[in-house]
Amino acid sequence: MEEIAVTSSSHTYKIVIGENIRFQLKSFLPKTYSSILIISDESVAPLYINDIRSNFTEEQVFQTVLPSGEQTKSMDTFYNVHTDAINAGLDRNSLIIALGGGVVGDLAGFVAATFMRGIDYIQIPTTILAHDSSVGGKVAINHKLGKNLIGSFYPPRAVIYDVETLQTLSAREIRSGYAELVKEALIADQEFFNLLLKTDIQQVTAEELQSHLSLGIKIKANIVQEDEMESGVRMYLNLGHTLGHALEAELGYGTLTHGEAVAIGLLFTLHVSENMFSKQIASHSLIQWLKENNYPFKLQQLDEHALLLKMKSDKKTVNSKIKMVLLEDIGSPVVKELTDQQILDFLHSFNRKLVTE
Ligand SMILES: NC(=O)c1ccc[n+]([C@@H]2O[C@H](COP(=O)([O-])OP(=O)(O)OC[C@H]3O[C@@H](n4cnc5c(N)ncnc54)[C@H](O)[C@@H]3O)[C@@H](O)[C@H]2O)c1
Ligand SMILES: O=C(O)C(=O)C[C@@H](O)[C@H](O)[C@H](O)COP(=O)(O)O
Ligand SMILES: [Zn+2]
Repeated sequence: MEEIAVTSSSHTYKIVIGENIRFQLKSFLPKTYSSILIISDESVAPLYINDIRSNFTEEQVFQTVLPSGEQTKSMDTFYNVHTDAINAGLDRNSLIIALGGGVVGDLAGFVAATFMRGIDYIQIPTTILAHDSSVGGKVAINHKLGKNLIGSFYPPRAVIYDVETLQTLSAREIRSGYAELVKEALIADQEFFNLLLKTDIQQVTAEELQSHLSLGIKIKANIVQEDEMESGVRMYLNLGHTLGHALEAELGYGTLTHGEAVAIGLLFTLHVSENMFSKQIASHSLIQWLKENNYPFKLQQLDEHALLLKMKSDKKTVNSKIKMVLLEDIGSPVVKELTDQQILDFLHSFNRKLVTE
């Protein structure tokens, strides 16, 4: 079992990574609670919700099980979960437990941030991707016009990552989660990037996976501790997301998984960076790896102007000027403002490059 502490502006919380720790939840909670609401989804609940409930024999425990998938991060679901919390009689001393991937984590965290102006919640991530979403306190729902446009910074009281739950993930979700690990490696750690590029992610052992997750989480935790509210270095965690989020919104939420969209966004970032800084960084090796691991990476027939418009709803945009996180090299991210024409030109040349791959 490994523990990593993260200090936020309101409190310090632990990320605990290990096998079977979903059965020891009480030992990781900061206090006792008057009641508990577990929020999960239709794929995760049948697998793990009873394990979570078995930790609480004395408390009143309620549960809300949501449809699986990105469309659940909506205003309607957010409102309905608040209704469930009110009907269950939750009070300011209640706890919300987010049991699931990033969708459940982001939504449940935002409910916790807003219910009675904020109550405690913990994250129990069950996807590889959620090593990222469960840490750092970004909680949100989507708007049709853009990803995560309605949300808050609201750190959890604990993150309990039982890696045993990852054994039931599909090949697609393994792929999706590894995209954010590649992102963290590109931001901060050449050696980690090299290691990932040697990895066949569908054959990874439990030990290797846990070690990759631990490396990724440490990169994320260090950044969010330094810049919780994203006024500086936290923007680096958005590598690949300016295009990634635009693709998710433009194609319709859930068409690509978040990680699939980020993977394309990372390739685009490398394409722009290599052109702007006139050097090879890693686009060739990344494209090979994405192919070997069956990532979808063609932009299809997407309208470049429509993508540009969606890219403008990125939270890094100020005065309608798009800012992208680029790489001067692996481990050396920078934030650069690009003109609309530059974005259109890069989208066009990127599209042409992908067609020949
Ligand atoms: N807050 C942040 O900092 C942050 C960071 C990264 C991503 N995100 C958000 O996270 C979301 C994506 O998260 P995700 O990829 O975990 O998606 P997800 O929550 O939709 O989970 C993916 C799929 O796997 C299923 N699933 C989850 N755990 C499972 C398990 N153990 N076994 C079998 N099936 C399981 C889910 O039901 C779902 O169908 C996006 O909305 C993204 O914007 C947020
Ligand atoms: O934690 C962060 O900061 C990130 O940017 C992590 C991203 O992987 C994540 O997808 C996040 O939700 C994106 O944030 P947003 O502010 O662009 O919505
Ligand atoms: Zn992301």
